[in-house]
Amino acid sequence: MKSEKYLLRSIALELLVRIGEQGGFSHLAIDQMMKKHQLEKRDGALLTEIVYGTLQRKLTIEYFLASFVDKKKKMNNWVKWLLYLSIYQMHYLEKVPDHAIIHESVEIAKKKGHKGIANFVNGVLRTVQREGVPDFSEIKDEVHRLSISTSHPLWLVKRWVEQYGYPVTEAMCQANMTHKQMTIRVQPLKISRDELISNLEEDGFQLKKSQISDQGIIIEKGNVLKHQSFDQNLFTVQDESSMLVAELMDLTQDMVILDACSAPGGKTTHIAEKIHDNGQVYAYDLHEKKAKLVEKKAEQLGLSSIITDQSDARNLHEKHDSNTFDRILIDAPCSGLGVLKSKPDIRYNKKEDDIHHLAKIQKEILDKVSPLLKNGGKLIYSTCTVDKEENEKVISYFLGQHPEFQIDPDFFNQIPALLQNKQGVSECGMQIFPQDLNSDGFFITRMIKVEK
Ligand SMILES: C[S@@+](CC[C@H](N)C(=O)[O-])C[C@H]1O[C@@H](n2cnc3c(N)ncnc32)[C@H](O)[C@@H]1O
Repeated sequence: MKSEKYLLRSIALELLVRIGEQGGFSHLAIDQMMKKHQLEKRDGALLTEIVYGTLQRKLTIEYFLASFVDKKKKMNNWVKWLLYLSIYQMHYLEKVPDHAIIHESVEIAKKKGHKGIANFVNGVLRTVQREGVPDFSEIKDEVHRLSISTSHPLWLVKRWVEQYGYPVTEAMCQANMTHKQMTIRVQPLKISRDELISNLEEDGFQLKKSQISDQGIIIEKGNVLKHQSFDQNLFTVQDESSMLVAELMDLTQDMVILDACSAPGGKTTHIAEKIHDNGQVYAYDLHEKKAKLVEKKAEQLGLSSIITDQSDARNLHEKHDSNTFDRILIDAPCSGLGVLKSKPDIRYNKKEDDIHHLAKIQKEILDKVSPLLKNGGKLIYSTCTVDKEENEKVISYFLGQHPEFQIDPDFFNQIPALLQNKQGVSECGMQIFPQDLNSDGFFITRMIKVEK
């Protein structure tokens, strides 16, 4: 009879092969698999750990494996992933003894393949067990070593070192290998932060107030998604860096605001909360389905100032006149290199060409949307990526093309104290690195339109 752990590893393998081919690591995919196979909660935690950890450390494990398997050896994709997930558990997880991992991996290989594959898997894993994995000090070049030891592609590490220098890059790569803290944003029109904190504390949660947003709460212990306040939509889950965007929009009630790339609506709803639901927030997204997500989120949080529709941001001049909005947010489509803690597979799927392509779209969106801002109005540009081509260079380009805009000098005074002296602050705005707050990497800037 097969053990529960055998089933768990088979499911982990199925997920890894799928994510390896198609990308898109998500807790949702793991939850669906858990439901399908009726797994218990503690098995779900181990499943997540194996899938997430193996993906996160893929390049490191590939490097380990290269010492034990001839480069020319042809392997089925699933055999490769089976070896990766086994080595991940043997090297990084202490809970399960090596012999049990090897035994079950060999069983899976037998069932999915044949005896020859099972013998091969057995041979490789027993050698790993006997000899241990190679040391990173064998890699002489420090950039290459950082790439392998923290499982980031070499092109990306080289690019970051060129842009930000080695120490910042090293801290960023290390930070990307840590677990992200969970943060939530209170819906202040329904409950105050203090009241929600005291309710949660009474139920055994450990929490801290965010210093980034007065609506933010850092969850140190406990699963808030299982708490009744989540079902009551008293809060929404949001990263602290992401919360900072609306915080830095200099919002007041009765404003007319455009959120040009809004789905799934984290920032749109935050904006509506900050203006006390008094005013109008026009929220668009390129994809109809995604625009509907914003509508749903607004409904859940009980916010009526949000008007959603589908549109390419570059065509919004067909729907709105020039000089219409007090504030415009462009939370641009980007390479997502700031969110590697929660989406470990992004780093392997993104290419440098994607960055060039995205920077072109970001510039087009800024060019086309900016005339819709009123004189004296403020234009906020943000991305969840760490790359100068999509951030500082996009802004320099835009300011060069649009002399009627300048960086809002007040922006820098409003940056929270925690981030004031960080390396990412430049004349173009603020790059938050993932190591700065234990949050996502983000770029945020604010420009003001002055009459010329
Ligand atoms: C970074 S996400 C926005 C996240 C959102 N602001 C939030 O806080 O939940 C970028 C969004 O831009 C949308 N998008 C991509 N290209 C677009 C375009 N040309 N016009 C409008 N939206 C676009 C994507 O579908 C995606 O939902």
